[in-house]
Amino acid sequence: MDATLPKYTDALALDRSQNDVFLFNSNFNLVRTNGIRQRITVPLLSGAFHQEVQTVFKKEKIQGRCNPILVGAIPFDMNQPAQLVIPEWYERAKPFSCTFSPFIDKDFIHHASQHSFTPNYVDFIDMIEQALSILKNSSLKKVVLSKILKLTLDRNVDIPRLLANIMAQNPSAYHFSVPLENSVLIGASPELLVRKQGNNIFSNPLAGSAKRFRDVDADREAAQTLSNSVKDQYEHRLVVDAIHAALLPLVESFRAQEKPRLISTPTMWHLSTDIEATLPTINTPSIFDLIKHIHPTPAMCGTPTVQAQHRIEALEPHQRGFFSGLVGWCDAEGNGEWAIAIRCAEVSDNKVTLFAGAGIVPDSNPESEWLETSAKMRTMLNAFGIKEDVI
Ligand SMILES: C=C(O[C@@H]1C=C(C(=O)O)C=C[C@H]1O)C(=O)O
Repeated sequence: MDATLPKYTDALALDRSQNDVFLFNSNFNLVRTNGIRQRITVPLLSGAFHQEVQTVFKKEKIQGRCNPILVGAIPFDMNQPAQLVIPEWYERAKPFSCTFSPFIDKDFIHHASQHSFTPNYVDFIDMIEQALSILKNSSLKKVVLSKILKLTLDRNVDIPRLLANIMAQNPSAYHFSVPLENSVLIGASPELLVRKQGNNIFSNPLAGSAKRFRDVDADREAAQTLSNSVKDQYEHRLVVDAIHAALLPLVESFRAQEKPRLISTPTMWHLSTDIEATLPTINTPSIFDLIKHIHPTPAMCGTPTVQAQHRIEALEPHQRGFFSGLVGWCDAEGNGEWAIAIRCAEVSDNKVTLFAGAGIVPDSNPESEWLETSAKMRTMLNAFGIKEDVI
């Protein structure tokens, strides 16, 4: 076992008897919390949400907490209940800086005794073919479709150790571990929906992907092909344009790179755009107002949004729940950071569910989308130490 492992396991092991430890670690912030003082489960799109948030923050302030925070997860469908809490205890600190290490915990290797995809391969291909026919015959431009993988592991998962491996393998990701009702949502997302610091906001949408290779030349070629791919550039453009359109009524200024840049995770290449915007100083929208305007972007849903949402409901055989929703935190001053819940797993004892989606546009190929979604699951499979040939 590597010497850095205990440092990372400490990130979560505040008190192992508690199963409500929350962690969010980015390149900018580390937020850890423990315990639950109050819960907010009102859906974001409910008319009561804003009032509920104001009420809990006010209550906290009356009890002497000058800048309380709210942490948790928001589902893909913002009409569904959120899982937000005002914690008993919290710490905001400098981020944990992690150094890349492929697998730091040799004793952590898990074996999957059972696994099943929903939809399975045949149904997935059929789902994408149906989407391609809809794209041809309607005004839908893009729809993001996903699959889930359910695993039964040979033993219960030690969450702090899993997190330690996630951090070591994906040093520059948004690391998170969020307690849900009967499980933990844990992962290493590469994608930021929004960070708000005072009047400045940042977003970093990704769309357009290619699997990485161990062989350096093959890896470089995959990156080059992605960069030159008209299909992927189009898929990406739809996301940036949608965020621009959604933010325009709320912001004073908006800046986005003209062309996307290539970024890599240890398993994937992506097209990425950095977006910065400035909010007005009077009637400044809250971070939840921003989320309600931007989420779900066409990176998780499609274009036009509502049409894509309906297609996802009709075509996907599974419920997404918190997958492709948001994880993060915000404070009573309106600052906060929310990453997209991808490259993650829901873990309950030895039961694990993984999720991966891919943007479908008219030039998509069903087989390639199956391979791309499988490659995206590698982030979490690697964190469990599950070998290449298992799935
Ligand atoms: C939906 C996922 O990834 C999203 C879809 C991408 C794409 O279609 O190219 C790329 C990055 C993410 O925005 C996922 O990882 O599950």
